[in-house]
Amino acid sequence: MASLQAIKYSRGKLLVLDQLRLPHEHHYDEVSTAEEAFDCIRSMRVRGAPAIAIVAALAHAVELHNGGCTATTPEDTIAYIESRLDYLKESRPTAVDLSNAITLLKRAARAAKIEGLGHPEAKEAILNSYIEAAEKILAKDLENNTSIGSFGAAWLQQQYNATPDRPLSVLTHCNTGSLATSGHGTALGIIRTLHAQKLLKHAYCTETRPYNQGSRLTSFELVFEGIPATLITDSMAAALFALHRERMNIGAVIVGADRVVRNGDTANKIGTYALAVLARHHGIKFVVAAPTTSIDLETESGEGIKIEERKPEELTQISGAVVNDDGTVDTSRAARVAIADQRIDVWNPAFDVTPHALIDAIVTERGTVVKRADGRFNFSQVLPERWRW
Ligand SMILES: CSC[C@H]1O[C@H](OP(=O)(O)O)[C@H](O)[C@@H]1O
Repeated sequence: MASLQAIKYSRGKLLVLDQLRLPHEHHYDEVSTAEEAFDCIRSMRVRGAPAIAIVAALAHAVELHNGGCTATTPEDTIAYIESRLDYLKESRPTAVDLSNAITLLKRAARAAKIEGLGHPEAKEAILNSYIEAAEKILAKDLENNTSIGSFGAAWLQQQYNATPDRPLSVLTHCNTGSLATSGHGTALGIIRTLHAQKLLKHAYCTETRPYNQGSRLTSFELVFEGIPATLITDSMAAALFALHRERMNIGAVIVGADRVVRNGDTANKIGTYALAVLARHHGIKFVVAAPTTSIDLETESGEGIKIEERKPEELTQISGAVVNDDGTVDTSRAARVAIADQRIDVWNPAFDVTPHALIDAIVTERGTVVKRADGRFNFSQVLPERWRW
């Protein structure tokens, strides 16, 4: 049964949809330890900045709930939790949601109400404080996404005076929907909300080479939701804007974010920067959708963002369901094929950085941020001092 739920959780059990098998196969992996979570994230069976943070947080919660911590003293219990979180932080370095969640979870473990360090219930109090904080991350993410959807749709409606009689078309990159979050999505969440409000004419999604989050995941989500959509290759965006901007009323490129830094520079899936340049050239708004968990105020500009590089095989090989001679797809059979000379050198950065100058708006769950007169973003309205990580 097809599902858009990337993560299924109940206390003591975590199931994660294996996105490497999508869209043809729906298989959930049980993830119960930090090691299993690390591999699930590193291999991109689960991906998407918020989903990565949620799986890491909850896998360790399951581990703790099921007796994985053998420490006895409060100090050793906290040390164990912190060591596992530091290990998980290394699974993927660019998206900041994971490190922000780890900061929050460490704080929760240390803030456990301990009557006395020698109190027999001290360890239990620490474990419960961690588990409750991890569960809140899951619950808050869905709330964030529906709020981002509302703010983003309202901003675009206002920018273009969009109505059901004059709806907007938008283009999105990568996958930022239910398969990258706990549900609804960020950039794709805005598209869902525009569609629900009858303000969406058409959605275009890019293939998003080399991992194909767009063709494998976003296409699946858009078809699943019955949203009018067209898949294009990354290289077709320029021609789409040049030839169909007016006719399709393409008003915005809406993308997600892995890390928005203090000046608004944004790291996102490779190919995002090119779309920002094209959008600016064609007078199309470029909108980043990101929960405040994806904002990193410690880093001043995009130059400070570590860009993950991944293995060559993700570009020189591809997997999919077998297509029979009659053209039907046999979803029970998968195959992996080489699509390049395996001896060629490959450069495979998973992300690029879009300068804030090319970004028209950054939509968060606490409101839409636009640049001030000095051309800089200021996030204090959505991330006041007291809410900083
Ligand atoms: C709301 S997902 C944000 C972000 O994460 C994706 O990267 P990946 O698929 O490599 O985890 C993509 O960059 C999305 O825009």
